[in-house]
Amino acid sequence: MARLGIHRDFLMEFAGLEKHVQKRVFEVFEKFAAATHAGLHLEKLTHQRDPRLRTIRITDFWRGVVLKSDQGDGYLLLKVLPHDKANHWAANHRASVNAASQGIEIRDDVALERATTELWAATRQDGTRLFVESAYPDKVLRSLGVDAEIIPIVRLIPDEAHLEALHRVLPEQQYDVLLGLASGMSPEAVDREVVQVYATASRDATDQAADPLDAAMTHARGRIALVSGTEELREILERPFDAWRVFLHPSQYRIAYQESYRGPAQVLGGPGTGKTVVALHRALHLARRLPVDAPDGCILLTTYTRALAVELERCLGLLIADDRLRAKITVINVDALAYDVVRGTHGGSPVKLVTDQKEIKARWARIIRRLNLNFADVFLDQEWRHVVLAQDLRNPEAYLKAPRHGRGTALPPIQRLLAWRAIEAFEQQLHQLGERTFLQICVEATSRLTDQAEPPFRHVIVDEAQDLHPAQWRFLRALVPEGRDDLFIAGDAHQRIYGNKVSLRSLGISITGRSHRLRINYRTTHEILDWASSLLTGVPVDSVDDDVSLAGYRSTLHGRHPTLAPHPSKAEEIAAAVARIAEWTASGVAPEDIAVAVRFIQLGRDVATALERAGLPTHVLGSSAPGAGVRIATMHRMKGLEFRCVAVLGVSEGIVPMRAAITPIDVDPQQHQEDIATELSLLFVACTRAREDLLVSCHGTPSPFLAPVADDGMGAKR
Ligand SMILES: Nc1ncnc2c1ncn2[C@@H]1O[C@H](COP(=O)(O)OP(=O)(O)OP(=O)(O)O)[C@@H](O)[C@H]1O
Repeated sequence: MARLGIHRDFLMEFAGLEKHVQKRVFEVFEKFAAATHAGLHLEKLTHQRDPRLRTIRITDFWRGVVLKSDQGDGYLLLKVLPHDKANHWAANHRASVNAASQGIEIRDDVALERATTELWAATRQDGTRLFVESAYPDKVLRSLGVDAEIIPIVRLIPDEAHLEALHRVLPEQQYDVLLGLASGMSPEAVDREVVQVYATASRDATDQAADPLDAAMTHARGRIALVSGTEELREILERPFDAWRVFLHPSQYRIAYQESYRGPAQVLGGPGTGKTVVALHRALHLARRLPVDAPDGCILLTTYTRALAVELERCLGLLIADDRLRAKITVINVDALAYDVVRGTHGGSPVKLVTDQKEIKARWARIIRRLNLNFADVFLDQEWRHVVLAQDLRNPEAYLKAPRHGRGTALPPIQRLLAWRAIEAFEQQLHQLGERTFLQICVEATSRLTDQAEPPFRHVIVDEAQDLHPAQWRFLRALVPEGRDDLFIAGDAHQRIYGNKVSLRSLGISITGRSHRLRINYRTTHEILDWASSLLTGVPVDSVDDDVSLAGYRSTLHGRHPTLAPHPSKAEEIAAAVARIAEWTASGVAPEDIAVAVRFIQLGRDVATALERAGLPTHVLGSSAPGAGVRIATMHRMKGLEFRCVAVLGVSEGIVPMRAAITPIDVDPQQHQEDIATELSLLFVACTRAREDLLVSCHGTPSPFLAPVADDGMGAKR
């Protein structure tokens, strides 16, 4: 049987084809996956750089480009293009094997020649060079897989902007190596983080191929998927938009499919770098490794909110076709699972919950009045959640001794005892009413689990981990026995939007030596990522457990620069947003691929009314069963989602940051700062949901958060 590889670019082009052409593509290439002598219909060109590149007729208009190995029966599907373009592409390109990773690389010789001429012209007067020989000798570049033909071009590159411009022209891995060096990584670090990642990801592939190109196909993980038969081919081609199922970047693959971790492991990374994708693949890997007698549901895939759990469940369904494997994985958000545990211990009867933050604050206020105390309601509520529940303090002695990390107001012993009286009164009141908050549910569920002989899960995978509270972490810890592959954690501290700061180490979860970072953004264009990142510039951000900066994240996609639009009034802002959304739909973007993000849902409802009036259907997320139309959601609700175009509206002073969400500075200066940082992260999260185009607007005085990007659309920087 033929060895068949599908290149990622092939799938991307296939995704854009009309249904009947897609069907023809499948019929044509089905033969390669099923038959011997499949190459009979391949055509050679008369003048071409690489005689192994052939074309094949799909329809009168479309042709495929296939790389055929010399000796073996291996085929690599590279492109589907209109007739002339396919011939042109096949004539100009060439396949080679990377000397460092042994993976296949496809290069455009003609474009490389053109780029060399242009670089010569651009750099003639100016002697600046990014890669001078004294700093990067040929030997070093060659050891990293930059080959003899590319090195002379590399020597001409004056700066990072020119390097980025060569992104589409340079062989992919060589580009990654150069980008790593340009961003300040040492050659050793590039070798470790780029070259070895490409190389080791494929070392485990069974590689008995006779032909060097056949072998190189197995060494190009992330760009080439090997298909073992017609069914697998159909499976990939049926869902071309979900490339993440098949084309994991080597750095993602290495983390997701590491055979086993000795203890808790973590994947970090900026927005859109594929943390969720890695978490999903890890779940698949762990399910495959379970012993045959493992019970169904023994792997937990969990996250912060119910909506995110629904999305994880949907994606898991796309990734795992085998029902038997799929059944091994339970998907549920942390609070809902804790609730189920507690409810189970109450003989299955419902447990009364208090979730309304306004009601909670009002209760604190009443207790303060009753006990005649001098605390603010918000202060006591935070003290209870961030100190007492966070450390599971159960008596005044423990509270008196407890550290109060993250709290900005000193509390002498007398004051602590008074605070404790209020906390006790608050808890008593909840108890008398038979009510609990979700955090209390987590505390109670943890106690129930520690009483049980055996934890309920074998592996726990956590997505959006940055938002979890210590009480939720303790619950997660109790769900799985300590040991190999117990916890797998995905998160990004820049996207913390619920104000929970946690030191995993202090909770007995040590990820030392098992923390990995992803750096390539697959969702957002370079322009959007840069713009959104500059909102955060200057704000210190801690990671889930250690320090990180935003530097080093990058996107390979390019597009329109985000628009920042200030308006005199709310009505004008809404009218302008409706006009932009109409432009998006007129250019072919489906309404479901457009989202409007707002801090308060009321503004969202106003926008929805205006859109409906303009004939554009809308759907407020979370309001009812998913329907057609432009998605309208709060910024919180946007977490974990993505859309082709996003409009973030109402980014005005007093709204973003939301005044009511900020602890007054005199109540707690540290908490005040943290609340502001959380609100900024929220804006960052909303902006980074956009794949192709982003509009950010405001009315009245712009939000102070927009100051770093104000030059873009609001005249002078404030
Ligand atoms: N290897 C890949 N190939 C193609 N697409 C990918 C790949 N990895 C991730 N993606 C796509 O990139 C987008 C972002 O992925 P994902 O949601 O996993 O990122 P994330 O790091 O969890 O993002 P965030 O933290 O912003 O929620 C998704 O559309 C996903 O399908």
